[in-house]
Amino acid sequence: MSKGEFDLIRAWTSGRQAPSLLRSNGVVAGIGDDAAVTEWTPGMQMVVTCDTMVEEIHFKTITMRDSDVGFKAMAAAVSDIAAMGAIPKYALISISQPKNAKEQRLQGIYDGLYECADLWNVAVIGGDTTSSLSGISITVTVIGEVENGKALLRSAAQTGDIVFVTGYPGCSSAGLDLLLQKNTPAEQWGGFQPLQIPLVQAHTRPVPQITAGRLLQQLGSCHALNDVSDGIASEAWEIAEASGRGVDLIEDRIPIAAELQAHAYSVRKDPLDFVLYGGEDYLLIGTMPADRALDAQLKFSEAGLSLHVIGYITGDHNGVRMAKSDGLLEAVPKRGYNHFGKE
Ligand SMILES: Nc1ncnc2c1ncn2[C@@H]1O[C@H](COP(=O)(O)OP(=O)(O)O)[C@@H](O)[C@H]1O
Ligand SMILES: Cc1ncc(C[n+]2csc(CCOP(=O)(O)OP(=O)(O)O)c2C)c(N)n1
Ligand SMILES: [Mg+2]
Ligand SMILES: [Mg+2]
Ligand SMILES: [Mg+2]
Repeated sequence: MSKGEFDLIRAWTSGRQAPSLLRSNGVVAGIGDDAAVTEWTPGMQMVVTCDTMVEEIHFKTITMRDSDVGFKAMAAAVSDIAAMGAIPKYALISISQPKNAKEQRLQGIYDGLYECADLWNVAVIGGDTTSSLSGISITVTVIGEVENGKALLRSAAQTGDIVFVTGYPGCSSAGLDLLLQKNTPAEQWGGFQPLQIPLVQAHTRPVPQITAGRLLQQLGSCHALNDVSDGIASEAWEIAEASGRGVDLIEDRIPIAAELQAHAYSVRKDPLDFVLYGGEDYLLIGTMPADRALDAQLKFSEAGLSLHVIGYITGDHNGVRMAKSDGLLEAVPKRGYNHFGKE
């Protein structure tokens, strides 16, 4: 590595965002001082989150191009702000990279980070850079805001609520399956069938559900909300446990994308395995009173978004069950992506 730390940071970040974006977000001092300084909005509360992506765990050169890695690192962190019904405003990016990392890789990662940040009006205001023994690791911290007392918590589900999801879950992990099957560097992919491309895109370029999260917050009817990073089963369990209620999912109501159906058929798996235990969809799963669902669906469709009712909240138990097509009620195991478990 020929350049020093400060030259690198300057090369990755300088002049990357429009001064108007920084100004409209109230950035007083951004990258370059000991810490960033920003204005604050009266009547709003701060919402803060961070997520990390580690080479070989969250991405490999055969699954994602460098710009995809950056885009997804920002999208995954912003997704947790969406899951609170909040507006993302600022991001800080911490990078660890091996001493011999190719400069071009980090440039690509920053291209993706800024592409996503610009799409969602997030001002990048700082970060940290260190060396690592092996592999690249990226942590994105996002700071946002929400109207006082109006954050949407996963503990707020009520008996009699329906459970919804804001899109077609399971596609990201089916895309990962395809990319791992291909086993060639991501730069040289090509050759995916038309039905496979949306799955690969769901994995490499997830769309954070900020618009959906804000709409849900503004409707005033949404109770619990969570984003889907570890699979529907895991997120439903989190809502059930935090709310002290049961989640009953209805198999026939779970939206299965045609592309997912086709992939599951070709690998002889149940598409529900991808939906329940796959993860990295970054959709929103939440609850609202049953009699508010139709209005919410209308508002979503007016905004070009989708809201699928997939189950309901019950006071009868404390876990997650699935009403199968044949009428049987089955327990859904608390399984999903687990960094330290066997699954
Ligand atoms: N190392 C840590 N130290 C303190 N809090 C943590 C740590 N890791 C995760 N958390 C907190 O635990 C909660 C769950 O984390 P996580 O499962 O990563 O959330 P999500 O899936 O929404 O990204 C969050 O409130 C997060 O801030
Ligand atoms: C090469 C590779 N193998 C496996 C996966 C699958 N995977 C890695 S982490 C993860 C779960 C989501 O990540 P996590 O850090 O748990 O996100 P959080 O819940 O904190 O938002 C999944 C499904 C992947 N993306 N890439
Ligand atoms: Mg996390
Ligand atoms: Mg989350
Ligand atoms: Mg997360």
